[in-house]
Formats: sequence, structure tokens, C-alpha cells
Amino acid sequence: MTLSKKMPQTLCVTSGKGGVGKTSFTVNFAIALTRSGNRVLVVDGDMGLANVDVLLRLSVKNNIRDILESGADPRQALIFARPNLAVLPGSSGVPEMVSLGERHQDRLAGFIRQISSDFDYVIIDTAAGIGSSVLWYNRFSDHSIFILTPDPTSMTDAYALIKLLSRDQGINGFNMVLNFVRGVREGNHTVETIKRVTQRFLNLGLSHLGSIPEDKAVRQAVLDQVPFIEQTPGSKAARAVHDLAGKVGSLI
Ligand SMILES: Nc1ncnc2c1ncn2[C@@H]1O[C@H](COP(=O)(O)OP(=O)(O)OP(=O)(O)O)[C@@H](O)[C@H]1O
Repeated sequence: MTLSKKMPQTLCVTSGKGGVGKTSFTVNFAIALTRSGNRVLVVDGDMGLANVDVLLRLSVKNNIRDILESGADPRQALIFARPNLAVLPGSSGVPEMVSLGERHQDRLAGFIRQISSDFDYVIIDTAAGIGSSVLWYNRFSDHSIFILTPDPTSMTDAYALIKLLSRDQGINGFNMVLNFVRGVREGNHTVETIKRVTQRFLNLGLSHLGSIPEDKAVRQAVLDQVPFIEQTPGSKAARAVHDLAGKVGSLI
């Protein structure tokens, strides 16, 4: 009897608007997934202004750009940051990496496939905006997770990206995580608003995976370069991220 190897699931964490908490979510969600025995690879897809290494206080020798340009084995760039957690670091201050050309897209797809077979989940933290690398990462992934906040500009930018992804990239399943929520009512109102608009104008149903409260433990953890799920495991934000990791099986 041959046991078939489980294929890794690729999750793309994205937003439209910047500064909404994508990187904080990605790093802490990844650690939460490792706690239930999963092997997780985080790809820092913000190739213009990478931050995953900063939040985990990693020292980077090779990044995505180096391996794309040299064609070296992508495993050379992996950093084993925690038990069962590897990071493929992004590049910083390289504007041309924000708009990946087709040649680089193909090569990157090959690299990620090559290394992802060692993992259960690959989580890609994208840049903000609607650059070609953001669109490509979403198309490449099995699931898109949108981080949004109750701020109307965050909803507008998320809507603009969802519209592009559904119209031009053929994606029609989107999972939402609300961040910086100050109360259940505020969270629900934001979710209902974006659900109503996407249903009406794009005929798309969105799934609300859950919400993360605004929590000063998150900001302090960033300052200390320690993930909040480790620094303050009992904080509201840490508990919310644990709950979200428990719902990974329900992503659309
Ligand atoms: N739930 C939260 N409560 C309080 N502060 C938060 C929360 N989530 C994120 N932050 C803070 O918001 C700031 C931006 O977070 P982060 O860098 O993760 O956002 P981002 O979406 O990845 O940004 P960019 O678009 O620049 O890549 C950080 O200082 C972080 O500490």
C-alpha cells in the first residue's frame, strides 16, 4: 500500500491597504499552526519592503531576490525560525521586485513548489497595494485571507483588490479577518458592509473567518521583535489568533 503525501495548502495574506496588520497576523498565525503539529513555511512576499524577518528578529543571508537572480537552490535561503517554522525572507528597498515579471513569476512558482513539499502550510505575506506581485501571489495560492480594519479606507482598498482578483484572476473565494476591532458590534458592522457591497456589485459571497481586537500587546511585541503569541500568550490578540488557526480547515 502506498500512503499518499498530503499536499501543502498555500494561503495568501493580503489587504489592499497597508499597515492593517498583515505581517503581524502572518507570523503569529503561522506559529499558532505549528503548535498543533503543522510544519509551516512563511514566504515574505512583500519584496519591496520585507518585514517578516524583523518581527522574528532573524538575520538574513539570502532572500527571494538573491535566489531568483542566481537560480540557486531556494532551500539555501530558508531560515528555520522556530520548531516546524521556516521563513523564506523577502527583499527590502528593491522597487523592481514589487512588479514581478513573467519570467520571475514562473521561477518563483517553481521554487515555492520545490520547497513546499516539506510543509503542511505555506503562508505568503504580500505587499500592500495592487501591484503585479500581489495579484500573482493571490492567483498562485489555494486561499486568499484578507486582513481589513473597520477604517472605511481599508474596506475601500480591500474591495478594489477583491474586484481585480475576481474579474481578472478568476478568484471567487475570499476569507476575511478583521483586525483592530474595538468591539463585537464594530466588527460585525464592518463585515456586513463589505459582504453587502461585494454581493451586490460583484455577486461574490465572502467568508468571515474571525476578528482580532486592537491590543497594545501587539504593538509592544513588534517593538520587542517577539511574536505576541509567544510574548503574551494570554493576551486578547493571541487568543484570537489561536482561535483563527483552529478554523484553518474552513477556509474557502
Ligand atoms: N490587533 C492589533 N492591535 C494593535 N496594534 C496592531 C494590531 N495589529 C497590528 N498592529 C500594529 O500595526 C502596525 C502595522 O502592522 P503590520 O506591520 O503587521 O501591518 P502590515 O499590513 O503588514 O503593513 P504593511 O502594509 O506596511 O506591510 C504594527 O505596528 C503593529 O504592531
